[in-house]
Amino acid sequence: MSEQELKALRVRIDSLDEKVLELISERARCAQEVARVKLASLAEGEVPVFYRPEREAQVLKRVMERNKGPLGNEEMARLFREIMSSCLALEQPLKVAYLGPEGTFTQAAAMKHFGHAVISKPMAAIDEVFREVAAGAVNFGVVPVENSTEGAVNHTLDSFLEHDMVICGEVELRIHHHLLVGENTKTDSISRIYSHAQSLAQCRKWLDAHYPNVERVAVSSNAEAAKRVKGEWNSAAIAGDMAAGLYGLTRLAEKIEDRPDNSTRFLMIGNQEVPPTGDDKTSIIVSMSNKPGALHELLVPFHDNGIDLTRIETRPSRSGKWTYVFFIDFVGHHRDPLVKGVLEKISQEAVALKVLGSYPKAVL
Ligand SMILES: C=C(O[C@@H]1C=C(C(=O)O)C=C[C@H]1O)C(=O)O
Repeated sequence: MSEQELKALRVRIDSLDEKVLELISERARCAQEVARVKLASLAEGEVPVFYRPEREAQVLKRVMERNKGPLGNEEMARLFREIMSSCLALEQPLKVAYLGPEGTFTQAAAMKHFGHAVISKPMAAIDEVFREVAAGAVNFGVVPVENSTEGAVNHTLDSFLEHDMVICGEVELRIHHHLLVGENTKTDSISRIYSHAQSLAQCRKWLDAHYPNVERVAVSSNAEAAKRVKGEWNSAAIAGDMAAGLYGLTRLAEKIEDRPDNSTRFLMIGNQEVPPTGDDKTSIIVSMSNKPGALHELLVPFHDNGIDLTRIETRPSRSGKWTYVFFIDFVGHHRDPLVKGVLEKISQEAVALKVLGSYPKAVL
């Protein structure tokens, strides 16, 4: 390509950037107008709701449907995710608590869902994320709920039994683990590998094959593992890209998770009910009396109405020995007439039924 051609293309890019800049600014001014209208239409004593997850899901879906390339749908939606995040911050900067410290996959999930224009607050434990939301110190919390290799995150499920929370969104993240070492690590004398218990389990086969005799130490998070390794010469950590970058560690081995499709699903928790988008999921907790056929009775109404269950998990109820609660996710919104009917039917048979929330299916 000649210098001349290159120059002409750059002139074209500069002029396109000016248009993109003006259009983004116009969009941001529109969002400010939306905020003005929302405030003006408030009833006496009503609190304004600036963040609308159902609307954001629709915006992203539209972008993906209309995208003609060459950028892929996910890439284009990611760019619009950030534009929306900045526009919303003009209306109201969202405060989001997540399972920290900085550099965890939960932080990556929070950024994927809310974009980077939020004020994020790392918490030391899942239960603290719940408490921070309950106390009103933040607008939303982000917690892991299940992993495709290792199953349920029990701390999260148990926290739902203790706190009244509304689930207002979900996000899925592909989880790649690396074996990370610090500047001072003697790589031939590693005697300890730190990581979160879930991550150690997700890399069990790889560890058995490569470091069979090295001690595996479970710590509170992958980022915490990375932080410890920085100051030690005989240890390594299993963590992801964010933690590696944050703590300046290098990758001794990449993508060491046993399953290449290893993914984690995260939930956004808050106090805000989300209206239907037409493509939603609902999460409920149900406890049934301890009698034969109870689980069958619980599942029949879903089957009879053709409602798709996406997950069912059992946990001890914590209110009696050998009594259980079921965590169920299914497709649909609790305001859909069909779903309403199913929930009514279940509540007639159940000891207790709690709708944790209906929320748009993950778009990204
Ligand atoms: C602009 C609005 O407020 C927020 C910002 C949005 C955006 O930038 O597109 C979408 C939904 C809201 O979270 C709105 O409610 O439409």
